[in-house]
Amino acid sequence: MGKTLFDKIWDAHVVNNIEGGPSQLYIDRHYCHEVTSPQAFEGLRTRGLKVFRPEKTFCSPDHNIPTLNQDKPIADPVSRNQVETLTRNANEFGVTLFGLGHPKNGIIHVIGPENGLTLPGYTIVCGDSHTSTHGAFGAVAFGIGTSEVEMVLASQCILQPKPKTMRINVNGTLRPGVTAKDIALYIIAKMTTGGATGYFVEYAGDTIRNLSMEERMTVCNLSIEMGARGGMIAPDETTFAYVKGREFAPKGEDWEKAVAYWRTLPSDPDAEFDREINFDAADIEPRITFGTNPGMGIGINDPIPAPDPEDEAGKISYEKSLDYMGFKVGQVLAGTPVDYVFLGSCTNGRIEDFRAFANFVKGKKKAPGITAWLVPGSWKVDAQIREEGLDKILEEAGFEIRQPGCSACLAMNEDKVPAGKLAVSTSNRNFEGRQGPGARTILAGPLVAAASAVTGVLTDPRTV
Ligand SMILES: CC(C)[C@H](C(=O)O)[C@@H](O)C(=O)O
Ligand code: SF4
Repeated sequence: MGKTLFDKIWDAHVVNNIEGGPSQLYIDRHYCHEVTSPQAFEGLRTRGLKVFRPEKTFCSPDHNIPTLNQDKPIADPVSRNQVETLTRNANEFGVTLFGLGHPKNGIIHVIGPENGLTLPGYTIVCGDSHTSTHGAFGAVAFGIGTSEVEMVLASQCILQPKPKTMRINVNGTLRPGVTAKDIALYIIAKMTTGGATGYFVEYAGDTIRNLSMEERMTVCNLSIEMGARGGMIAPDETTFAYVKGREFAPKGEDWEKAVAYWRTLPSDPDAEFDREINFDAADIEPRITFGTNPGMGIGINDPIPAPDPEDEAGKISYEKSLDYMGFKVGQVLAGTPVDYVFLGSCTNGRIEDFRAFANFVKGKKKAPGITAWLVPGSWKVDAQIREEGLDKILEEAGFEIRQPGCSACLAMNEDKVPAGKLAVSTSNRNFEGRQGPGARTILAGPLVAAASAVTGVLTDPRTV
C-alpha cells in the first residue's frame, strides 16, 4: 500500500519508536514566541542544560507587542517583561531572535514562511496551536506545550503519539467573493470544532491545488479549530515558486536536491487515510460566525440555525453563546451595525489579505462609526504594502496601518475591543472575551471585513 504525505514525513523523522508508547520524532525547525517559552528556558537553566541545536530555533515576540510606537519602551509592565525575557533567553542560549523593531520581526507563523525557514518535508513545532499554518508547505507542523518546548530545546526531539490521518478534498470552482478563509470556516462548520480531533488532516482536491501559498496558509492555520493536530497540503510548483530565493531556503545544487526530494512527498495514489471527506467548492458562500466558537458559522445571508434538539447539553451552551453575542435563532446578521474591523493575525495578515482589502476599499471611504485596525503580520508584509502603494489606497479610504503583531487577535496588548462592541475580525477565534473582556467577535474573511468597514454594517462583499 502507498504512503500518505504525512506518513512519509513522519517516518523520515522517527528516531525511535517506544514500544506501546509515543514516537521520538526529530524536529527540523523550532519557532518560539514570548508567551510559551519563558518556563522552558528557565527549565534548561535550572537543569544546567544547553540548547542542543541552537541553529534550528528562531524566536520572535508577537503576542505582547504594541502596534503603535514600537520604538518606545512597552508601557505595560507584564508585556514588557515577557518581551525582555525572550530577548534575554535568546541571547543567553544562542538562538536567533528577530526582536521588536527587527526588520524580520512579526507573527511567528508569518515570518517563518516568508524567510524560507518553513520548508516542505520538515517537522516544525512551536509552543502555539496555530503552528498548523506551516503545513501549507507540505510540512508536519503542530503546536506543542511549554514542557515540550523545553524538550525540543534540550534534545531537538519530541515524544509524540502518531495521529490518525484524514483527507479533506475540496473540488470545483469557488464562487466570486469567496476566499480561502471562507473555505476554512465552511469546513469547520461542517466538521464541528471537535470533528477532526486525533487526526492530522491533508487538504486536497483541485480547489486547494489552485490556491496560492498565502491562501493555503489560511486554510491550514484554521485546522486546529476543528480539533485537528495539524493540517497540510502536498508541495507542488506553487510551493517551490514561493520558497525559491527566500533567505533561508536552500540555494544552487542544494535547491535542486531539495526539490527532487520534495517531489516525492505527495501522497501515493493508493495511499489510504483513516477518514476521507469531500466538499464541493460551489457550496461555499462568504462566511461569518455567529457564536463563540469558530464552528458556529453560516453563509453571510443565512439565518442563525436552531440548536440540535437532541443535544441537551449542547443546547445550553449554544443558547449561552447566542446570549453573549446578543443574537437570536432565525436572525439574519447581514445589515447588523458593526463597531470594529480587524484585518490581521496569522490567519489573514499576509500581503494577499492586504491586497484584497485595499482593492475592495479603493475609491470608497471607511464608514464613520467604524474603528478599523489594519495590522500586517510582519514588517516584511508592511514593506510590501508600501512597495505596492496599498498604503496610499488605504489612507485615501480613511484607514491607517498599524505596526505588526498578533494585536486584536487575542488582545494581549492594548488593542482590545471594548465590552459589548461588535467586531468583524479576520482572525481565527471568537471565544468569549478573546478580543477584550465582553467583546463580541464575528469571524470572517478579508472581503467581508472590507465590505463591512465601508458600509458600517455586516456586509456581503458581493453586494457593494
Ligand atoms: C498564546 C498561545 C499559546 C496561543 C495558542 O497556542 O494558540 C495563541 O497564539 C492563540 O492564538 O490563542
Ligand atoms: S495571530 Fe492570533 S492566532 Fe496567530 S499566533 Fe497570534 S494570537 Fe495566536
